[in-house]
Amino acid sequence: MTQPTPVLSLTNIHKAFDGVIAIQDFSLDLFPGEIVALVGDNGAGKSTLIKMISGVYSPTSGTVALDGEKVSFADASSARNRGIEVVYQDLALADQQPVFMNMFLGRELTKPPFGLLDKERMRRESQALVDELDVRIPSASSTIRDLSGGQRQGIAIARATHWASKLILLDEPTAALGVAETARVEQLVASLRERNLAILIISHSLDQVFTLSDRICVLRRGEQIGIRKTAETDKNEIVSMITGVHK
Ligand SMILES: Nc1ncnc2c1ncn2[C@@H]1O[C@H](COP(=O)(O)OP(=O)(O)OP(=O)(O)O)[C@@H](O)[C@H]1O
Repeated sequence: MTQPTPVLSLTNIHKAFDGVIAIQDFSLDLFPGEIVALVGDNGAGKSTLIKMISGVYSPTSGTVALDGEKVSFADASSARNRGIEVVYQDLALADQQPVFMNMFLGRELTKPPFGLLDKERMRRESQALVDELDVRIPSASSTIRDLSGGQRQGIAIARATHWASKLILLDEPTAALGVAETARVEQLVASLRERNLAILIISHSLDQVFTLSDRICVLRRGEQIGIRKTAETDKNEIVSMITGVHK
């Protein structure tokens, strides 16, 4: 069977901050429709890696390719324009605004001839999206501050899904959520596979990693320890890879 072209290829990526190595010699291919978990202890380099993929940092050396074409993002909006969306822990939602304005934050729809906001269309499209993804909120007109943590996370992921054509990066998407809300968000993330997006998820929860991912990539102090197919490994092996301690 021939492999499809990876959506994203990272090859021999290095990143140093003032001579301090944060990531060394990291390589990973991400394919459409798969969920890859990035795991490692605090300071392992996970956030640095996400920031290099999303255009916040440039690698010190190494290449980033999208659909086989080498790219170099000047900033986060250049990465967004190429179909890469990030959902950060702090969600970056405007609390006082309705869901539909958040869905289009910074990319608002306007209507001719005066370029006024097309609130009705944004509301309609947002409602269709939350319905389709089964994000359970009262309505697309609800104000963000009136929603629960899980509902907000659902909105942040729905927004990323709306705009991402290739890749969604999720940084600890359930860190602040309770058990039931976590399960709901995990269902939502799992459903994104069907949209043929590639998903890279940072999570400290190995339960979550084993529930959601197809492959697991382990980092330790900036070094890529290995990549495993989730179905072919277990928690003991992953913990050993994370800590460097073999039982
Ligand atoms: N802007 C920066 N300037 C200098 N050093 C940095 C910077 N960002 C990260 N580092 C260093 O790079 C290394 C990796 O940090 P990073 O935040 O990527 O790890 P992480 O795996 O995301 O950790 P955590 O799970 O705690 O968020 C650390 O040693 C950190 O101190």
